[in-house]
Amino acid sequence: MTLSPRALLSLLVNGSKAVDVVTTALDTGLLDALEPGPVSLGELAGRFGMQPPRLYKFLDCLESLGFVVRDESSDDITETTYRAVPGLREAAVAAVGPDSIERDRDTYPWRRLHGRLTETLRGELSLSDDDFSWPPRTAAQTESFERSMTAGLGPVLDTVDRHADRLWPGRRRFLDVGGGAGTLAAHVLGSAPHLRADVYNLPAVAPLVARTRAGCGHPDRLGFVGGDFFAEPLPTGYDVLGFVRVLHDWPAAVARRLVEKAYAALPPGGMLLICEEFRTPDRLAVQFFWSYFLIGADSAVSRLREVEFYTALLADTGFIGIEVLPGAWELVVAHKPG
Ligand SMILES: C[S@@+](CC[C@H](N)C(=O)[O-])C[C@H]1O[C@@H](n2cnc3c(N)ncnc32)[C@H](O)[C@@H]1O
Repeated sequence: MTLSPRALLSLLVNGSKAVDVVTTALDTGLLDALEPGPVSLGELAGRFGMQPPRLYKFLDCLESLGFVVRDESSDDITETTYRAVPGLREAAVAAVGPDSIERDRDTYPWRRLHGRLTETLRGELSLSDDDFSWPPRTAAQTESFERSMTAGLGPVLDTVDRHADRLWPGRRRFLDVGGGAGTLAAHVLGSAPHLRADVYNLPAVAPLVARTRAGCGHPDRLGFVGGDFFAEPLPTGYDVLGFVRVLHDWPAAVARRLVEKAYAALPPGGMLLICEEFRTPDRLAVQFFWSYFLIGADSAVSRLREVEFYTALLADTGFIGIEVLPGAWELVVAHKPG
């Protein structure tokens, strides 16, 4: 559904009410009934103890958001049938549920810029280092940033699970470069019994990886290598390297340097994985918070790029066998010639 600018703005101005509608639909169980649909208004009203004329208007709210499809074949509203668009319940849990990334993002001090974007755009107002610094400066910032990252890892975990049979057989050591608190590295060990995974990250992140290690099912196979990928070559001895949501943080020339470092560190036949917030309309929308908040922070580039940027960069660097594996977020795999 593509709305006109006027209609979209009307929804945005009423955004908190729209979230109230979705939250109510989720909490009451209406979404569970609507998703398998079609289900009639009369049936919904009976099942949930709601009044049909009121529920009709409530469902109009959901329809205006593009979340339900209505079939109204008679003037008796109780016969009107509805069905939710596929995936609505899961999306509602992700966006308004207790572990939603939006809730987590809302804890950042975005209000410093709110209503003051003109000054911010002119460079007269910026986030301070206490508000946000990139990379994080203090232990508290590191912890809160990596928690946000972990909260958004779901699509990446789904995609590596989906392709586990392609990725890990025959591989022995995986280095997750800029691997956050180690959630992904710990996760892949579950489907790769012969793999050892290390997280390469700034030394300040070590305690967070130690915590992940203590709580994971394979602590003996999860390690940490402290370092700064700008100050030194990437460690050797790994037959798989990964950059997950790392390269978009940097300008193109820096991303290129990091991919070149990965090429240099891999053995012949070694594999590089790249998973990113590739630029699509959906991901740009989900990234809205960071696009807004980081207007006030010049250190964080936050540059969503099309997947083709990465496939071309890999080819230029000398990688072969470059493939884009499908998934919630696509995974780019590439190999150093053997
Ligand atoms: C956007 S986060 C992504 C974290 C994780 N890969 C994920 O997707 O959840 C970028 C990561 O790069 C790490 N990082 C930033 N600068 C770094 C540097 N100079 N050397 C090593 N790691 C760095 C950060 O600490 C952080 O863990």
